[in-house]
Amino acid sequence: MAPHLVQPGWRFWRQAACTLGASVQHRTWAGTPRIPRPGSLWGATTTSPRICRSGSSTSARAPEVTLTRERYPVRRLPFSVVSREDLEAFERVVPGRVITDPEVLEASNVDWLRTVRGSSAVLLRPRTSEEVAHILRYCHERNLAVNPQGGNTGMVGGSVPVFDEIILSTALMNQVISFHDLSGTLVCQAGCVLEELSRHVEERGFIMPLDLGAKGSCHIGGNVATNAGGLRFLRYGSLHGTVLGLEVVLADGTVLNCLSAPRKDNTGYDLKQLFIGSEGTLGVITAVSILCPPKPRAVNVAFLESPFYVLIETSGSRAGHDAEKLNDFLEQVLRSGLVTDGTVATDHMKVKALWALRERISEALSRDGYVYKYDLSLPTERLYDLVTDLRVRLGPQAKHVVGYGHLGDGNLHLNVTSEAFSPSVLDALEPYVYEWTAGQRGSVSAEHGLGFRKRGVISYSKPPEALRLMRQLKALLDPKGILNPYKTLPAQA
Ligand SMILES: O=C(O)CC[C@@H](O)C(=O)O
Ligand SMILES: [Zn+2]
Repeated sequence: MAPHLVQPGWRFWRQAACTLGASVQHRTWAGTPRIPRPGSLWGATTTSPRICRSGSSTSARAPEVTLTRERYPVRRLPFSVVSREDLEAFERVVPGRVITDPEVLEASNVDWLRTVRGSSAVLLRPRTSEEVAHILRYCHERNLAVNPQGGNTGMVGGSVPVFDEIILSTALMNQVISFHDLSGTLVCQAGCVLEELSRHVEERGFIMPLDLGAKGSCHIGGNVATNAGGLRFLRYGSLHGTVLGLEVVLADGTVLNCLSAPRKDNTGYDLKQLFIGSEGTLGVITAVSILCPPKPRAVNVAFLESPFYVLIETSGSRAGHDAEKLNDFLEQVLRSGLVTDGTVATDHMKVKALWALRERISEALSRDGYVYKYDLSLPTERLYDLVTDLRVRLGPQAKHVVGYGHLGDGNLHLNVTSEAFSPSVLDALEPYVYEWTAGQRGSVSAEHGLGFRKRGVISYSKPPEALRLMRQLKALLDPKGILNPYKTLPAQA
């Protein structure tokens, strides 16, 4: 039964918390959001979604994913093709960790959304940055293209090959190097899974500065390489602020060790920033030093209802004080009529259950068939206009047009679903969505990066001068273009 508020008061809201899950699944988010408060905003689909785990999916019943080179107009660049001698050379560098088994490779060639598919014939699993350096030095000399891969949970086809690039997996680079329990500085290898790092630092009284729905699979190196935003962005800021140092292996095998970074370091250009968000096109991140905030002693999650659903998390150090402030806010929004119903949770399991509903929207939508995904920064007051506009524009062509995201960050996740990929739905969406966003001076990729699928739209958000400088940087750091080719920057004519 859905919780109903007959009178304001957070005690009542707390009691209602456990009934919430059932109450949200059959509502549609519609109208303009009216609560410009910190937190994450989301809309439920009109169907009851079944949930699967994130990460690579290789369901036996799932239809074959079309090869990227067949679906998209993309030409293979003149890289060498992996030979028997190359495999033997790799075997000497990472013995027993050169994978050529087609079944194992299948999961690494396809993105978890099952929208793009490469045809790599080899996957390498180094354990150390020295091994990565050896591999890259060799590939650089041989002109072999390399696709760095973390947890393969990206949204824009950046983590899988387009053609036959060698997949360089960070899966075995999963060691915590150190944790300083006074400063909260964590140093770890790039392949550590975010959820495991969270557990590690929480046991020591800290939390990771980022949290994502894909935390059970994504690697910290991939998070940094894509400058992942996620659910704590509003509170703790971007990885450009929380990453203190990086170790990166450059395309020619040079190891750039900028890992041991003190909190303040103003010596020259801040090189690590170049690699944060570069999607593996400028270097392979092999280790990360990151600042973890102290674990908050009091966490409250409020979930307010209809016609929009808003999840607000507060975290602080004094439970009584925080509850009082939240209660004041809730009374105010109820009195003003902005909010009609809701619930508050403080219990850890209930907090987790509420967040799980928000975190799993993406996976739930993928059950519809094909999902056209847009990750837009827009002025908060216009955040939902595009959703209502597209419902009219697409009509019955779309199964669902859903808007959710991170309201406090001005970040809309616009997801349009159809039974299967349809060029006519795509034509109705693009370039319309990008032009609309550029018209608002927004960003066509707020937090997911450009990868393969969005690289052609960078110009909607960046001027030609910026793009030229990016190309120059790429040429400087990776003159042969072997690192994650066909990603981030548009193809050159
Ligand atoms: O699937 C999406 O479009 C968004 C995924 C993720 O960034 C989220 O906020 O849930
Ligand atoms: Zn998001």
